[in-house]
Amino acid sequence: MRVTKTELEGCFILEPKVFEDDRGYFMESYNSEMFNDIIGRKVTFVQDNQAFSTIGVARGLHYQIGEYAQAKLVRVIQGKVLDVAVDVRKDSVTFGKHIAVELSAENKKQLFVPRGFAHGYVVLSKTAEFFYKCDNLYNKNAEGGIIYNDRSLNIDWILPHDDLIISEKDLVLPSLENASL
Ligand SMILES: Cc1cn([C@H]2C[C@H](O)[C@@H](COP(=O)(O)OP(=O)(O)O[C@H]3O[C@H](C)C(=O)[C@H](O)[C@H]3O)O2)c(=O)[nH]c1=O
Repeated sequence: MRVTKTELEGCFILEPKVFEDDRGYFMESYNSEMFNDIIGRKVTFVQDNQAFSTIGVARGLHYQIGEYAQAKLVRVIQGKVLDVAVDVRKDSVTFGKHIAVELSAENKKQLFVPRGFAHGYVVLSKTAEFFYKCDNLYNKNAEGGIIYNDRSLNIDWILPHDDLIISEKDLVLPSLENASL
């Protein structure tokens, strides 16, 4: 497993060891002992999510508030996305900063997004299957979000703005300044 620390405390890029042979490949996409060693604490994932999207779909930026906050281990099973994690931990020295990383079936990269981050992604391939583990259950009443084109975040979503496909719900999300964190 190759581990890359990012400039956002607790947010890591993981690249599992891939065993290739003439049949194809095998990898352990998640191993709790190895993962907890990397993160430096016990993380218990309780919910797996999977989403299919077509090119240009941008989901996010989402988080769950307070005790319902979710850490996420995200990866792409088919296609390619630009994945974005924004530090919205009020006491963080990198508050409002983000990282953006290309996750794809090809590069098999994973991103660990800690609790206290807003998360989103845009699909860069014709289609993409997005899979992620969460360490807290979904709670509709605890959903929070930040508008994808918040000027203070200045996220480059790669695709032209007019090519983005965004849900009605996400189009009315608040700016970071006005978000309930
Ligand atoms: C997230 C979630 C949603 N739902 C239901 C609620 C809606 O009826 C439907 C679609 O939900 P939504 O439009 O919020 O799905 P996304 O836009 O992909 O939301 C996700 O987008 C970004 C990228 C994230 O990181 C979050 O995990 C999550 O907010 O699934 C559930 O039943 N359970 C869940 O855990």
